[in-house]
Amino acid sequence: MVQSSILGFPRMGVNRDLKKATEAYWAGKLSQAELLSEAKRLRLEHWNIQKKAGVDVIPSNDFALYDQVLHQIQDFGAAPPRYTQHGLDPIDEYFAMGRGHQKDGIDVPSLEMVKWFDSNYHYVKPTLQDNQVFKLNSNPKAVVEFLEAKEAGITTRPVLVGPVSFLHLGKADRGQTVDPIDLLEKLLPVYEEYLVKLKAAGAETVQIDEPTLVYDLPAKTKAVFKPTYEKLAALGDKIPKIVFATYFGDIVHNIDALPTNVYAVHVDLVRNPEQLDTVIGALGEKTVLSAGVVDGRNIWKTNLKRAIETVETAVQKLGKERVIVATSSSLLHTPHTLASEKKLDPEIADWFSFASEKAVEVAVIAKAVTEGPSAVRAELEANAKSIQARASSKRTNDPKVKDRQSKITEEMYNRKSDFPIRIAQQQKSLGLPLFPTTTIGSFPQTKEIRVQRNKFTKGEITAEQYEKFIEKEIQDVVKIQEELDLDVYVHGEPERNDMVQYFGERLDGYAFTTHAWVQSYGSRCVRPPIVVGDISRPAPMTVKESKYAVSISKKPMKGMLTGPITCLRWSFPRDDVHQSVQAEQLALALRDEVVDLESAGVFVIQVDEPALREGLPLRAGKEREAYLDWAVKSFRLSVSGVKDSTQIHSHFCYSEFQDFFHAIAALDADVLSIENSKSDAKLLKVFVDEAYPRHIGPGVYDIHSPRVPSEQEIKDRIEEMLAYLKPEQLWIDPDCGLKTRQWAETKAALTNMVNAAKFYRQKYASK
Ligand SMILES: CN1c2c(nc(N)[nH]c2=O)NC[C@@H]1CNc1ccc(C(=O)N[C@@H](CCC(=O)N[C@@H](CCC(=O)N[C@@H](CCC(=O)O)C(=O)O)C(=O)O)C(=O)O)cc1
Ligand SMILES: N[C@@H](CCS)C(=O)O
Ligand SMILES: [Zn+2]
Repeated sequence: MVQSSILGFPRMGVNRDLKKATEAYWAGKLSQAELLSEAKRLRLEHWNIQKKAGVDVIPSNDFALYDQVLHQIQDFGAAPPRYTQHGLDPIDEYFAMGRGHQKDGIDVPSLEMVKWFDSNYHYVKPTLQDNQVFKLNSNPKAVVEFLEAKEAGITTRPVLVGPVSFLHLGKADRGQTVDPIDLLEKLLPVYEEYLVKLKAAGAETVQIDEPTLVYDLPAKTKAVFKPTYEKLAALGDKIPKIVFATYFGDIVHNIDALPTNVYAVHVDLVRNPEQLDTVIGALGEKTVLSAGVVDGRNIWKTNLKRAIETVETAVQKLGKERVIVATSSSLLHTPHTLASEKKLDPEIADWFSFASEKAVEVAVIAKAVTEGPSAVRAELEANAKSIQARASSKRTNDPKVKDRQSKITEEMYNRKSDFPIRIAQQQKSLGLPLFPTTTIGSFPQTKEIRVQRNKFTKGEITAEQYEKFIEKEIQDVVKIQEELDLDVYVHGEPERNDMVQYFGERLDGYAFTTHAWVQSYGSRCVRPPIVVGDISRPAPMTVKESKYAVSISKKPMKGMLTGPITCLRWSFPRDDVHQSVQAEQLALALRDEVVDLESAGVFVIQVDEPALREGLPLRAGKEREAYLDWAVKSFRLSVSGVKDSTQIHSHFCYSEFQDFFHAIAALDADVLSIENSKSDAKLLKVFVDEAYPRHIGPGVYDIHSPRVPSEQEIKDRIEEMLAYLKPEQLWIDPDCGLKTRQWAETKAALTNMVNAAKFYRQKYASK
């Protein structure tokens, strides 16, 4: 029989219950016991959804209170000493690593958090010491959760991030020099002990995620896969059978590193169906293939006929007992259930499948292959009808958009003059001081803002009342920026629910949801809008608020837009049209918005592109260059309609540009604001090496944590930056928007930031 399986399920719950519980715990409104009991309730609910859907292999330990990698850091005794030295309760120590801790005389920032491969999910980076010691927690999480499921009558397959990926995705702590992969010898005994415990608890199989195998790996890292899994295999029946899982790419280039002595190998056949033959050819004699045919990264209904054909190809070669039907990756990246969407147009809703519906899909595919299509005839017929309806729908096609795309000219990609001419004009008209201070756009999205927006959405207040409320919010943030003495103001983005969803809701060609939340990091979620057809802008989207903000400000006010690549990457894109086409449509819509902002008197405009890097194909080569080509062109198309004197900013929440610096330079933005508060200032060296002439604001403090940085800390950071950047190039700003922060900490942090900037302004003025 062909089994069905899921690699991981979203953990927030149908109503973002986990978010609510963790935030209440942090606010002291929920006890730890209540938090843990809510987490347990959610796990049980999610296992039951999968069981009811008919899934044979259900994962456990895919749940996390904040992040699954962070749980493993703690389970392996790999929390850096600055967290363990305070004797915090384990759960609080865990959250301290995730989000920092500034309470009861303890002041420790969070660990670095970065994107999980090319997704919009963030994981906490294992941060390792030269003399790192690993020690397994006496009650490791995967064992606890396996037993919890067992007690509820559900046999699960625990999930662990594998040893090679855990180390490869980690880094040496500040001041340490260890290459994480060199710690493998020390780490492996902990995995062995963990697996023995899982087997003792009754786990027959375990899913070990080694997604780093899809990357281009250093030879040293690639070489350790086989010996690592040989060592584990040598434990024989003492440990569960290993499902070695890869996803988000193909493993053909690393096929010689694929272990042959594991029970099963999982591959992503949604992204890379062409790898099937090579992978089958490289499997061990008895190894099972876990065929990832249901997309874990998007929300389109699976084409069941096509998925069944793929699985049958594998069955023909391996036999039914050696094939498992699976999701391509964890379903963490998809919303909980389509059933919550009461407002979607039924025609469009019929094209979608969220996590709970995907659970049914894997079960149906497995049944079709095991028992033959007639066993699921009704499901297959309904599916074929939906797929056909979407393919032939008029709603996906807009000739006016296509016509405009065909008329794009070369000059539409270029600003009128080069940077030296532009910056001279901008300096003249904006009159900014040395080390200008600014923020990245959003100010705290307070409970009051969310409540008012919710009332407006439900029709409990009128558009006029909501508009007045937003104007008052803008007035308040302008006043606060005056008091803080910032140099370039922002309007604070109070009218926006999210920097992508807000635009999706205002563009034709998009559908948007009411409950389709996806975890982004920790307790934070996003509701990606869905690109269903050709995109265009029916009306200005941000001009009213920016124009109002300009009218009440004595200093330059930045207009704030989300760039075409970020709009695309943080939406669920279409899968029937190349992403470059969708990005170009977005760029044209944004181009009109940029020009309209300028006409409304907004002469500093920031077009955020934080997702540019995340969209990079995971491996270097032709595909990456092709992506960068259309991504850069989309950005340039969106901003190049303005005069030289209008200053274009862009923002990225990271600072690792080494592998695609040419693209960052090619954006030709006048000012870049980037993350640099948690990464090493050495990363700025690339701007020196490449003689980058334009302006840069490397974020001087971390906005993901409620912790307030001291003035001295910020000065130290600026000093480090000045080793790489010229004073006349340097802007002073936080490393991202402030929407997740409270006002008290925001004002305190910005006061320290402005003072630090003034210190350097004075110092350099006298030079
Ligand atoms: C910059 N980042 C972003 C990413 N992706 C995006 N799509 N957007 C981003 O900003 N990726 C990388 C990073 C990740 N960072 C973040 C930062 C912050 C959040 C966040 O704050 N998310 C919010 C939800 C935002 C939102 O859509 N809010 C809506 C709905 C608010 C709500 O919950 N309303 C209540 C009713 C009101 C009440 O009583 O409180 C309800 O619906 O029940 C809005 O403001 O209208 C979060 O809370 O998680 C995400 C990623
Ligand atoms: N302008 C946005 C950028 C976040 S990446 C903000 O400030 O929230
Ligand atoms: Zn950002």
